[in-house]
Amino acid sequence: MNTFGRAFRLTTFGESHGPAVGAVVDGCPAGLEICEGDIQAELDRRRPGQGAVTSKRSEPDRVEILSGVFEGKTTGMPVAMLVRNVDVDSSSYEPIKDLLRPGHADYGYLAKYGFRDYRGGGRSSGRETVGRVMGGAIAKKLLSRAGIGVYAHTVSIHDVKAGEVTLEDVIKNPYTNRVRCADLSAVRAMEDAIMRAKQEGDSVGGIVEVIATGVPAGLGSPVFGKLDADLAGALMGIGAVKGVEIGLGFRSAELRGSEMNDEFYVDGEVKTRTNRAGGILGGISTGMPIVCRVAVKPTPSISIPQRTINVKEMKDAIIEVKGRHDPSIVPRIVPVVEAMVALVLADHMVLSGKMGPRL
Ligand SMILES: Cc1cc2nc3c(=O)[nH]c(=O)nc-3n(C[C@H](O)[C@H](O)[C@H](O)COP(=O)(O)O)c2cc1C
Ligand SMILES: C=C(O[C@@H]1CC(C(=O)O)=C[C@@H](OP(=O)(O)O)[C@H]1O)C(=O)O
Repeated sequence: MNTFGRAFRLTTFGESHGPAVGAVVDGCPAGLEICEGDIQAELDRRRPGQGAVTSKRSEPDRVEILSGVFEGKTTGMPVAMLVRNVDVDSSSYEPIKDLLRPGHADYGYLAKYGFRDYRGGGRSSGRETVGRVMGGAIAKKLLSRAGIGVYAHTVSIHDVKAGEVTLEDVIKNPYTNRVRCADLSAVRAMEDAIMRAKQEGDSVGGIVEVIATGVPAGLGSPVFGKLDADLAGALMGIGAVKGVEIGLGFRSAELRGSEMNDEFYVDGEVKTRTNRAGGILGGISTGMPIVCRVAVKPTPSISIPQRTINVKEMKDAIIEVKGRHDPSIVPRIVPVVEAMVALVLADHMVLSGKMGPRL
């Protein structure tokens, strides 16, 4: 499946080592002011080649809007966006084209399709997230019209944990450092953890949290199409995400009901005194901030020798993955996590009729 969403739909296309990657957004209401600069700002947060903690591949990721925008506003027609790949180098993939990279998508693709684009992982490359971020940029702009904001930040990298941060810290600080951590005192230790792994030819993972503010109560469905189920699917659908929790998530299993339930009160509107549920009950938003966390695994492509197989000769082999890889996917994934949450919320806003065919 290359299409996501039911009412606000995103289709992405393109391979990491092909000529371009792109996206088509269908179902965006007409009249939304949007320009290439809005999309570029989000792409600039995602692109590789920004310092030692990310892949050295140097992509400017310049967006061209091809359709669906006229005189600075969406027309209600499909918005097609293109980014050309300019720093493609497949040389490090040639020697391993018949070897399966442990932890990457190589074997799954081969088992399903019978052959695969071995150059940079093709569609399984993290580069595919360019399309998600372009779609997410439009979703974010649409949501801002309804007073909804989406903010992600790094909670931990490997064994280095950020301290407690406030929502204001997250809104203010997430992009002032390369690891995108709102606890600025933890940034150096997080970068060091990534650099230590990189120097040893290894990689590290971590946890990213995303918060959506201003989401009205009543988004989502009670049985199928639950908002929490859609968010979990969207976040789990990002490469390298191995766990998703909403509110206290897995930590809720250790609590009693009295420790988990959020008590209600009235403050002009219905609110809860705590937000352990993460802003969703019964599949429907409560009006409290929506809070999700994702567990990001360590980057699979590492240069430490590993045992694998040569699928052409069907015999054992040793692989050392060279090339330009992220020593940690965590700093790269923060804008992608925001994009996926924005896409789900925009989809539900349009689905629920809170946003019509025109603004
Ligand atoms: C933004 C982003 C950047 C990534 N960078 C790399 C990378 O440099 N090298 C790598 O091996 N995997 C990288 N990945 C992870 C792989 O794409 C992913 O692990 C692979 O597709 C297998 O999917 P799975 O881990 O979800 O099973 C990245 C993922 C994302 C989302
Ligand atoms: C190019 C990007 O990230 C890439 C994600 C990736 C992977 O295997 O997922 C492998 C590396 O690239 P290549 O395909 O050239 O080996 C990363 O640089 C990007 O995010 O724009």
